[in-house]
Amino acid sequence: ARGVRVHLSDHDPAQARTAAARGAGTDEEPEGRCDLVIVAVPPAHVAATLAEAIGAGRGRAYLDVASVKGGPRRELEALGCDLSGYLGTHPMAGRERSGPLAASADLFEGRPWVLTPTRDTDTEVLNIALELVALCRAVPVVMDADAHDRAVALVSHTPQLVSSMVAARLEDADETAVRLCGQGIRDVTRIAASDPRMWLDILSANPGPVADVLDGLAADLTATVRALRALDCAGAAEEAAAGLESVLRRGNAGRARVPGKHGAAPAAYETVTVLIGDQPGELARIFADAGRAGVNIEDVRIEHATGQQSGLIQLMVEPQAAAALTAALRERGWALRQ
Ligand SMILES: NC(=O)c1ccc[n+]([C@@H]2O[C@H](COP(=O)([O-])OP(=O)(O)OC[C@H]3O[C@@H](n4cnc5c(N)ncnc54)[C@H](O)[C@@H]3O)[C@@H](O)[C@H]2O)c1
Ligand SMILES: O=C(O)C(=O)C[C@]1(C(=O)O)C=C[C@@H](O)C=C1
Repeated sequence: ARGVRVHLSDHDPAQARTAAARGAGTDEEPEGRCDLVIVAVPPAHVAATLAEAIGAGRGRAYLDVASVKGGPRRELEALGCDLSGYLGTHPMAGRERSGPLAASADLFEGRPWVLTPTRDTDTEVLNIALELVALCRAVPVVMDADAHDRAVALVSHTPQLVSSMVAARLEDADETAVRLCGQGIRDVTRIAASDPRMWLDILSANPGPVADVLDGLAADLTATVRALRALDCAGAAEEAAAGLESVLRRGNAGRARVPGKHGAAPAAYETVTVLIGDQPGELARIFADAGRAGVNIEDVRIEHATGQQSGLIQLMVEPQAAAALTAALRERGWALRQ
């Protein structure tokens, strides 16, 4: 969308093909060297993938977007790579769903994008990364790799574990209780739907800082359990209530420090819903038809109808593009739904 030619490569070619069909670039090999190689693979594969790309001289500059920064850099150093053309980065935006169907064009808008240059990083590489961040309308934040890892232990990795632990309580819960789930538990457990293998990789690359944050949380948990049990005890109830109130108030204070999304207000998209057959190539075909109509698909959701060979696909687009997309898809014979 910003006029940059993007070549997509994945060890599973179907992923690159789907991303290309959604308008993310082409899955054809580039002819020569690229200006910038971006490695977006699970953290455990980042160093090997970068080492291969650097060794083959695939680009003038290299960066990764892994959620941890210290480990991959140390692995690269151990592999003996020339790291002057490499910059470790981390866009602080993501989804609990994986793969190209979960991608959204405005994901990075207004979000911090951490860059971790060292004394050895070429200025040209840092400039290229800054240009990428600007093109994605994100906000660059320069940090040391280990400071980054301690920060994300607090604001990302521990929240993921806590969300998973709260959601885990529901696994064997009574159906009558689960039926009552409201917005509160939905908010707290959204990221519990994340890919466990990806998170095992992330946590394995940042164990110490996450354990440190969890130690503090465990102390609050222990004190809270004690306070709850003491609420019924004559003589201890007042102190217990004060302890409970204190943890809730500290929560208010912490929550008040969470910055809002900078920049643009959250995008409001219009949804075009289409019934698609459950057969290979249907998604690629619909994305190609949208592309031909000049419409950018901002987000996608798929509902599989149980027991049927079809599903509903929701295409989210800018409000002004919805009518054109509806007309183009209808003309090409797609079954549109309200
Ligand atoms: N999802 C998030 O919220 C988020 C946010 C910021 C950064 N990140 C980081 O981005 C990276 C990718 O995460 P994602 O959420 O896009 O995952 P994803 O599962 O959507 O995509 C990873 C892709 O890498 C491919 N892959 C795996 N090993 C490979 C290899 N050796 N060579 C080539 N391709 C390979 C997979 O087939 C898959 O298509 C991770 O390092 C993650 O830490 C994720
Ligand atoms: O919001 C989500 O779904 C995320 O997974 C986003 C989130 C985060 O914790 O903020 C998760 C991991 C990434 O490294 C960066 C962003």
